[in-house]
Amino acid sequence: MSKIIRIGTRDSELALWQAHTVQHKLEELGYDTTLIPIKSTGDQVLDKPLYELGITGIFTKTLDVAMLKGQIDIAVHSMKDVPTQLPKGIVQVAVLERAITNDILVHKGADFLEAEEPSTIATGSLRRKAQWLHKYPHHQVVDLRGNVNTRLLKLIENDWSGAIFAQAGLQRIKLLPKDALILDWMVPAPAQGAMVVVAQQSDDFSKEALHKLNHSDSEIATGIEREFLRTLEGGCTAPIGALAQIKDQKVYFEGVLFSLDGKEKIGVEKNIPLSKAKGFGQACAKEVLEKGGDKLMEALRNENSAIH
Ligand SMILES: NCc1[nH]cc(CCC(=O)O)c1CC(=O)O
Repeated sequence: MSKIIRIGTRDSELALWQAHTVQHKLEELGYDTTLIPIKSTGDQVLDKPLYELGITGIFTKTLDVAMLKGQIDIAVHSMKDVPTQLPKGIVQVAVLERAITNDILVHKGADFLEAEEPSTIATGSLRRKAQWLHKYPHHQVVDLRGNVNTRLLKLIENDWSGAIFAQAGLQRIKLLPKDALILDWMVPAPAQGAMVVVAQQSDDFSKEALHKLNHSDSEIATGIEREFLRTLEGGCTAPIGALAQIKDQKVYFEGVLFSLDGKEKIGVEKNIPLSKAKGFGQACAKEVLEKGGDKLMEALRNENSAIH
């Protein structure tokens, strides 16, 4: 019996590139597929309130709803945008081999980094803002929202010195400027640079197809980072960075938690044999909580509820 796998995706250039990549891989394996781009705005009516289903991620919600309504079979996401708790009935099936994980600065001349005068950097990410201010306390960070293309345009239109992006995202849509500066000191978002494919728990056909796309080391590394995030109860907008790297049967982990102004930093750096990786993300998070991270998280939750 042949069945067409309907691949749901957001309709930004980056999301479409990612969905096409999954589509090609499935077609190479002999599966028939079709791409269903879905606008991530607009209200969708369900018989149950969204919070009852555990749907929270602003980027992933629309696709979750489409899947639960039976309009798509699988969905492709940037893994860092996916809440650590998936909605009921939806499961993670494949993590593709991860791309480069780091953040980069797109700038208009990097001399300002050495200068003592204040400069302005743009980012919509609290994690990037806190880490930037930690390193450059005399700079100012302004908010920047929108998809990658929109953010690059806004950088050109404004007199900011630079804006921060995930290198993987810019590379995928071939918009990475040659002179962009790699921020090797900045700890990336949990699962940055990784793509994940989800399906319905009950959909054995799609799950079997997707299992073949899973890259084990990438699944383990992103799993540790997301477990670290989940244990801190950080959600996708907290100033939390985490990176697990697997080399020679060992996992090297770095996790950080910052205050919003970047002044406070609580970090952990550890390694462990790959065979003992289970529970490692949680153990690292507990260490951060014990070092004062619990108080910092509480302060963040209070500040955040004041903002929203
Ligand atoms: N939050 C938006 C987002 N989600 C995934 C990526 C890039 C690709 C990736 O990190 O996997 C981006 C853009 C960015 O952070 O600059």
